[in-house]
Formats: sequence, C-alpha cells, structure tokens
Amino acid sequence: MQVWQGLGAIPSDWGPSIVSIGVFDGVHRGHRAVIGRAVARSRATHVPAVVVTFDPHPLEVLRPAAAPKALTTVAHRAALLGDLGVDAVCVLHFDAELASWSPETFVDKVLAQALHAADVVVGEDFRFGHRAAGDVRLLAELGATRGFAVHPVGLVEEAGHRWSSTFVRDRVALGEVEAAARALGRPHRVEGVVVHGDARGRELGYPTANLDVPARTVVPADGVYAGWLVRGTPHNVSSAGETRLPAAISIGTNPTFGGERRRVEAYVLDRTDLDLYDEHVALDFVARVRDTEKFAGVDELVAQMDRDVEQVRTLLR
Ligand SMILES: Cc1cc2nc3c(=O)[nH]c(=O)nc-3n(C[C@H](O)[C@H](O)[C@H](O)COP(=O)(O)O)c2cc1C
Ligand SMILES: Nc1ncnc2c1ncn2[C@@H]1O[C@H](COP(=O)(O)OP(=O)(O)O)[C@@H](O)[C@H]1O
Repeated sequence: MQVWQGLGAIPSDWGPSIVSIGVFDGVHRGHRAVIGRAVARSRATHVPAVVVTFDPHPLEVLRPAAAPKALTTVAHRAALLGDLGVDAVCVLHFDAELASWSPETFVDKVLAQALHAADVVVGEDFRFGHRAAGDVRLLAELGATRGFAVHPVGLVEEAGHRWSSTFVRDRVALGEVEAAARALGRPHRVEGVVVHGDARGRELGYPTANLDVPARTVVPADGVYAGWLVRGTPHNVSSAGETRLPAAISIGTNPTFGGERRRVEAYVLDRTDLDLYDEHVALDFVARVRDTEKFAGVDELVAQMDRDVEQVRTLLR
C-alpha cells in the first residue's frame, strides 16, 4: 500500500481510482462497511481503491473547542486501511484553505483531476465542501458530468447503537473497553514512547513501561486492564511486523504512593529482561479488570497485583 501526503504526492501517471472519503477515525465497523464496498468494487473492476482522509481532524480547524480526541493516529489509520485491502491512502492536510473549497472545487481538484475517480463510495451521511454544503446528492450530480458514479453506504447499527467514532470514544472514556472493541472490531489502541517513571516498579517485582501519550488521545478511564503491549509500531502500510506481548495495564495516579500525574503503564507478564525505554509502543485494551485503589501499603498493592496478573492471564487466554 502507498501513503501519499497531499495531492502533490500522487504519482503523475496515476490512472483511474475507486475513491472513498472520510476522516475514518477509529476505522470502526461502520467505516469498514464503507471501505469494504470500495475494496469489493476495486477487486471486481481491477481499478485501485484509494482512501482520501484528513489530518488534522477538520473540527480542530473549524471548531477547536468541539474537536474530538483521536481514536487512531494517522499512521495507525493508514495501516488498518491497508489491512482492509486499500491500495493507497491520500492524507490531505486540513487547513483554512481546504475548508474554503466549495463542493465543486473539492470534486474537481481531488476526485476528478488528482484521482480520476471512476466510483466514489461514501457513507450516506457524507458532507463535504465549504460549510459542509455538499451531500451525497450533490456529489452524484457533480459526478454525472465528471465521469464518476456515487455509491452511498447505509449506516451500520447493532442493538440500537449506530457504530460511530463518538460511541467508541464514550465507551473508552468510561473504561468499557470490551464494548469499544466490539464496535471497533479490534481492541482500542493507545500509542506512545516509553519514558522513565518513578523507578519503583522493579522493586515491587513488576517493572512497568510508562507511556508518554500525546495530548488528544482517547485514554481509558483510570483502572486496571488486560491487554497487549505491541512492538513494531508505527508502520503505516499494514499491521504485519507487529509483535504482541501479554500485559497488565494500569491507568491512574498511583494513589497508593500519593502520585499526582496520570500514568499509563504496562507490565509485560513473566518478563524482567525487556528494555523498552525510548521505544514507540502501543497498548491494546482487551478487558477491564478493576478500579484503581489506594492501598494501605506496598504489601497490599503487590498482593493485589499478583491476583491481577493471574486474572489478566485468564482473560487473554
Ligand atoms: C497490574 C497493575 C495494577 C496496579 N494497581 C494499582 C492500584 O490499584 N493502585 C495504585 O496506587 N497503583 C497501582 N498500580 C501502579 C503501581 O503503583 C506502579 O506500577 C508502581 O508504583 C511503579 O511505578 P513506576 O513504573 O513509576 O516505577 C498498578 C500497576 C499494575 C501494573
Ligand atoms: N516485564 C516488563 N514489562 C514492562 N517493562 C519492563 C519489563 N521488564 C523490563 N522492563 C523495562 O523496565 C522499565 C520499567 O522499570 P521500572 O522499575 O518500573 O522503572 P520506571 O517506571 O521508573 O521506568 C520499562 O520501561 C522497561 O524498559
């Protein structure tokens, strides 16, 4: 798969494309339905599937106060799209200029001139162009004179919940990582570089990798979780090359020690030999184990951590 930063990065001899457009933050099951349609069409017609996405999230430019935190980094999004069979991802830098393009300008510059769109696959609620003036109907009208067909995809629901990035963000923020995983079709992931903590973990018998998590990341509620520490990210072509290690994850201020900063840390089960400092790693959240507690002392905390680790082992089996 190819990743293009901006329209200028598209090869000059690029031919026709099946195009899908959206932020696709999370690449959740609703997004997968849209991308799946584009990839199926691509396989049937032998025309490559291209996803056009935006970075930063358009709301960060249009209404910063209302901008959501991100479920996925751009590199992770691209890798997930690659896993779905997309041939190329074009990342458009969303800024005031792009936001000012009328629906016609957007269609001409991006779909017609840059990508030679043959088919455009979007969610039925897709909006585009200045002040979100364009909808699926206008897109189809513009396509009729520019040689592309529009395929709207119905929104996916289950048990009354529409799969949406907002739904997933809310579940993660409440610590409901199992519900988030069902909507995503995989565990929610938090990424960061491993930094030094308080050098206490080894003494407790549980060294933990402390992640420096970028602001604007959707971090699960304080608590203890079962999950995976993933090495070999970022990658932005596919998830191939990742290795997963079983982990007991703690999020919280470590109240037993009167900590103030919120930590995101993970103990890799049965390992003491790892050196993860300065490495970019990911944590995949599989299940919630319990709330964070303030223990009377170190012995009580360690006794509970022993039980946590056994529970994590069972949950990941
Ligand atoms: C599985 C697990 C459960 C934890 N549970 C708690 C807890 O309930 N309360 C708490 O204060 N700290 C908890 N911690 C965090 C420890 O206090 C922390 O890992 C320890 O202080 C080491 O910190 P350091 O990595 O900064 O050296 C937990 C850590 C792990 C790995
Ligand atoms: N099983 C393990 N899980 C996580 N980190 C480990 C493990 N074994 C060794 N390490 C290393 O030890 C470091 C954590 O040691 P620790 O004593 O908790 O100190 P600090 O939290 O101050 O970094 C991790 O960043 C990692 O490099």
